[in-house]
Amino acid sequence: MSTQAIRFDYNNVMADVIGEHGLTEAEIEAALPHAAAAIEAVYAQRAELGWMDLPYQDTSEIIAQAQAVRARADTLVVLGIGGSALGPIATQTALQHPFYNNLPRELRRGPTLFVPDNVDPELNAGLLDVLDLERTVFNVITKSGTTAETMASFIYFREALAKRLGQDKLVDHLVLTTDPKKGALRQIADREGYPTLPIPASVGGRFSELCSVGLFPAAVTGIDIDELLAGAAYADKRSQERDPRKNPAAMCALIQFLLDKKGKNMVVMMPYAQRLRDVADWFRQLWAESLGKRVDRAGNVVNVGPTPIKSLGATDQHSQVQLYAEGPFDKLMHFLFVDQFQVEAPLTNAYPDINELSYLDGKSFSQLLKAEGEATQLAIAEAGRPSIAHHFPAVNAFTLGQFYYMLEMQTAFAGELYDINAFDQPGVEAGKIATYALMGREGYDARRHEIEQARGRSRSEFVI
Ligand SMILES: O=P(O)(O)OC[C@H]1O[C@H](O)[C@H](O)[C@@H](O)[C@@H]1O
Repeated sequence: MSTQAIRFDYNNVMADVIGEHGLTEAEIEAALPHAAAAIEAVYAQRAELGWMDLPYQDTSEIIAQAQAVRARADTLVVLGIGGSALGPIATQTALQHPFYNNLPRELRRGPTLFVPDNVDPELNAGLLDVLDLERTVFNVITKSGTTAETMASFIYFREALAKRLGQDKLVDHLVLTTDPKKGALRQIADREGYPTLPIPASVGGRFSELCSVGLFPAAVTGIDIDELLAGAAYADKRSQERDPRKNPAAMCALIQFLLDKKGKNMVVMMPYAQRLRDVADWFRQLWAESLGKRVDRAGNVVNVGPTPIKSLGATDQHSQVQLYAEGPFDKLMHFLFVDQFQVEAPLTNAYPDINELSYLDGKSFSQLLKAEGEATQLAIAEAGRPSIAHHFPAVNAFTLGQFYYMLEMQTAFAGELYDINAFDQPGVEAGKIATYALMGREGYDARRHEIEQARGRSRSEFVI
């Protein structure tokens, strides 16, 4: 066992600790064969699941391109959405200074990083206001190479670059990360000669953080990407254990599956560390798109899927915890705890004469945050609500890579337990098609007509 291993404990899901809303030892025991079968089923598909091999990739091309960008840019802007933005954001938040972009250059490990992650006009026009385009590189990331939001962003910023610097300079300011063969962005890259990085064909968007999608922006900003992969490789080894009791990802998947069957169909991820805030956001996509499905593998309508919710300790103690402690018994919580923060931030003995404050004397932010996390988990357990605790020895590239991979494996195992395809997302297509119709894309006229007619029938609205 590595000293960098994340420890997860599920004491507080057990019925003998939290009462009737927990799981009994017998319930877990009875489900172990199902979990063992899920493990086998995932490994039987390993050849098609390219993300499972990412810990072992050769990173030299990514590092070489990152070095080249570091030499010519003060700012990197990532243009992507969904799986092409959430991972880069989560890694940056986890591993960099909390005010990274505001640090003086000599204290930063690399260029500043912006990931606008939306097509809001004010956001993107506003970003242009603060960029020095001469010293900015845009990394356009899209697996499909056609996503409307990303391609619109590419067109917008490419035009700004061309106007400001001239067409012939574009190749120095764009790096395109996309499918090696398919998609509009690949076609553009080939035609206009931009540097590119491949997203392997067998790596889907929400499982792409550990390929060029997440590794390139991380390497540009000075993160040790080989260490991220070393952590993921460690989690891979742990996930290969065929006995579910020895396999953290499988056990975690099983507990969530069993609790879902008992009505705990919401999963709250609540890190007690600012660094892990956006990991909860990344996890939301992973869990939601993978497990939220209409049909099972045999085509039966099942409409399954636990709802992932992101939360943050201690911040959301003052906004959400009332609901988690006393609302419906429909949630399982994941607490993410950190043993060792990079700084402690001590408090002085400022008001020894004021009774209500003297308990803070000589303590630190780190002590307060840890105490609040432990206290919240305890209070939630005493209110009869299940929770899992994930203890990070520290937040670093190794533990982050380990956690990403563990959650990906957990998701794959859960897909088998639910007997659904965890790797497609047919439910987002309808919205895309309607967007194309509304935007006047060729071939979508009939759909546009239907939408316009439906608008005409709208009755349930009024002006406040
Ligand atoms: O990387 P892209 O192909 O641009 O995809 C971006 C996102 O698009 C869709 O919304 C999919 O449901 C997501 O899984 C994906 O991450």
